[in-house]
Amino acid sequence: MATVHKINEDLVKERQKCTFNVQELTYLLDGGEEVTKERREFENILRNVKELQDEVPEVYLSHKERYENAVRKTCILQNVRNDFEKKREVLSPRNIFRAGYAVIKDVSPFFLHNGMFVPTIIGQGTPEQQAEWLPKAKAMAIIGTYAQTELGHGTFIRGLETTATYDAKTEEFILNSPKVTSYKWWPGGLGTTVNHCITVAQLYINGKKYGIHPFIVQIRDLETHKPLPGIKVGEIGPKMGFATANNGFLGFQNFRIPRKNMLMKNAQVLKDGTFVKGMNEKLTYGTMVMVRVNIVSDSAFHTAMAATIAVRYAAVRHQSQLKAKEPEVQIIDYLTQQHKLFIAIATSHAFSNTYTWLYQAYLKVVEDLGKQKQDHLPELHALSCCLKATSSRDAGVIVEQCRLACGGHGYMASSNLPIIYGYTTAAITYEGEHTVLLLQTARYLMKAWMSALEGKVLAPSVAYLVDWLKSDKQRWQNTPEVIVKGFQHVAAGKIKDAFDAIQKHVKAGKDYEDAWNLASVQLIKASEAHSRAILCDGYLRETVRTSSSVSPSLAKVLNHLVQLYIVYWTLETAGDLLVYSNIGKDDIAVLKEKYEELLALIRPNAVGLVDAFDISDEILQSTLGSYDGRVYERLMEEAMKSPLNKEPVNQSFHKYLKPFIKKAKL
Ligand SMILES: CCCCC/C=C/C(=O)SCCNC(=O)CCNC(=O)[C@H](O)C(C)(C)COP(=O)(O)OP(=O)(O)OC[C@H]1O[C@@H](n2cnc3c(N)ncnc32)[C@H](O)[C@@H]1OP(=O)(O)O
Ligand SMILES: Cc1cc2nc3c(=O)[nH]c(=O)nc-3n(C[C@H](O)[C@H](O)[C@H](O)COP(=O)(O)OP(=O)(O)OC[C@H]3O[C@@H](n4cnc5c(N)ncnc54)[C@H](O)[C@@H]3O)c2cc1C
Repeated sequence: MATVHKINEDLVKERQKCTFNVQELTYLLDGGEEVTKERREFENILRNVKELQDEVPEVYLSHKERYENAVRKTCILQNVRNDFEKKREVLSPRNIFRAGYAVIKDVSPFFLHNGMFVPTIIGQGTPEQQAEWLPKAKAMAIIGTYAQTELGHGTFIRGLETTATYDAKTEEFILNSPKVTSYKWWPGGLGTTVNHCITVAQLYINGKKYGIHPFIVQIRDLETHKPLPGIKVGEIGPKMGFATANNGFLGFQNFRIPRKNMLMKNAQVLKDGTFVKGMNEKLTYGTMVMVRVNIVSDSAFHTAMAATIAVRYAAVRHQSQLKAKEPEVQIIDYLTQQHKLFIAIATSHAFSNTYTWLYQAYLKVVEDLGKQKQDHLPELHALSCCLKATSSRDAGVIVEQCRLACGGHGYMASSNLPIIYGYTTAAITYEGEHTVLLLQTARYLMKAWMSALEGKVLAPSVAYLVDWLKSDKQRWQNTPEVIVKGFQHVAAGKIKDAFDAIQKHVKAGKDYEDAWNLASVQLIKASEAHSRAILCDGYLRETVRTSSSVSPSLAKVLNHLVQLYIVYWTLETAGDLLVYSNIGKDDIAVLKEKYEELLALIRPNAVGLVDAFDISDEILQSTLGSYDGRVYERLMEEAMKSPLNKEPVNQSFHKYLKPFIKKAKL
């Protein structure tokens, strides 16, 4: 029988202080009581699968063993999920994402199958193509990934070099990787796991290039798993994180696939080689838009994980005295610690709220596209780019801040913070590199600014530019609503400055592209300011909306958090607000005090707030962040699992140290 341990006394006291119903907040964050129940039920089933328990912690396994263990456990997870979904409802993607952590400490080698392979068949395939591949892919009779990036090109996808040349005689495409730089490089699961992939390649018909398109390609034999003739495939080797994601490379040599394997929901190639253009060639990039939206939700979860670990640890950890003769203080009582940690909680809420409305906007665009309407696509692209960029970057900064807030113990692999960081920092690059995505949004902002100057009606997310042009600089007040307006004024001011900078360079005789490059630091700053205004505005709106449907005690805490987020960013960007809004020095002094007040108001609820994220110990996998707070005992227990502690004297002593010491003796 498993031993039941006492909960750390500090955590018991913290939980008694909490002023709101933790369960109510969990339901709210999950999107309803039913979702929470479903999630807990599934996590509970996983908890009791003996084969999912690791005898040796993953960190002590070799690269190869770690991968093999990850495949073993992912297969079990998939089977458990299938059984669950046969009896109950289909699990929500967010609940599956969370549960994955209970099984694999790092990234699953099947990550790209569910994350991009299946969605691309749905988003880019015709009904016939979906009928052919979706059932097999969903049942995992075929396992796939998304192979777009090459050694030579990741960002500039129009520059991809893999070719798909149509042969009308045989009604096939011939895939080739002409140079080493044409090799696909990075796709998750490609290394040794998948047997299929979506390959993005340059289409050629009768010697003419038709741009990049997605193709379904079987790369391994379904029985032997050996690469098919004409395929060169393998794993790219260890990285900073993503240890079990099995990222791979792939090259083609005259590899033939049938015509029906080009995903043809948008553009088509007819039997005789006629190319039929789609409604908009950028629809080929559709899966990336969906994943960018989802990254906002991933960022919310990673921030919640780090906050849970660091807040619980800060409640348990005592270090130094505030006053002589008094006991050492819980480190959570240092204001600087609260400054590091409470923003982590608020940021997770900000991202969850943002994801809620952004996902709805995404669904609306998908619905419209089905009716051949694409009016809202540019706005969605601009929003998904800057919000992916900002949420992943903020999450990276916050996870690292939480790690540092745990002092030396945060550096232990067993705290799980290094692995969470490895994940979050990868998201800053994948699915569109940070700067590149900010510049995509900037492109949209420049057009929006021009439209605003021309007096046109703007899309909702940039409508604030019109207000700003009308000189709608209302008198400053230190209220969340007016501060959000202030952020919009900063964004509008920076957008105008970047626009003017481009114009200045053009007037001085530069090409528009060179002028763009010369103004690009200002452009990314404008894009960042726009993201912050969107995040603060959306978070505030969603909080006001939900506050009316929750208990007054919870509404109060949610209000403290959103205010903290807004005031934190006001103080972080005070210089910009002083330049571009009506805020005064005195207001900043008032807001500094307000910020300290908010930290004090949140302090009694800090542990309750992270408990409400409801991240089980099995998912958190952290010696510092477990629910019972047995930090020191767990650190010691984990240390004892080191293979170096399994024998009193390691053989290296006899082999190397002993002769070395003998020789060194005076
Ligand atoms: C489950 C999670 C797994 C995570 C693991 C990771 C997976 C991956 O990383 S998969 C690979 C992801 N790769 C990328 O994200 C590549 C990033 N690059 C791009 O997306 C594009 O190259 C680009 C957008 C940076 C540029 O594309 P390009 O074709 O060169 O476009 P232009 O610059 O000429 O024109 C831009 C024009 O097109 C509009 N646009 C661009 N993308 C989209 C889109 N997705 N949807 C709608 N519209 C789009 C853009 O707004 C411009 O419009 P105009 O200003 O009106 O010209
Ligand atoms: C962990 C991980 C998993 C991945 N998984 C997949 C996957 O499953 N499938 C897949 O296809 N790909 C995958 N990728 C690849 C990923 O999508 C690319 O690495 C990413 O899009 C960035 O492209 P790049 O590597 O070519 O960077 P580069 O574009 O070479 O970036 C290098 C630098 O150049 C700058 N730069 C580039 N272009 C511009 C510009 N126009 N203006 C200003 N600055 C610019 C960037 O800002 C950056 O500072 C993965 C990557 C990682 C790290």
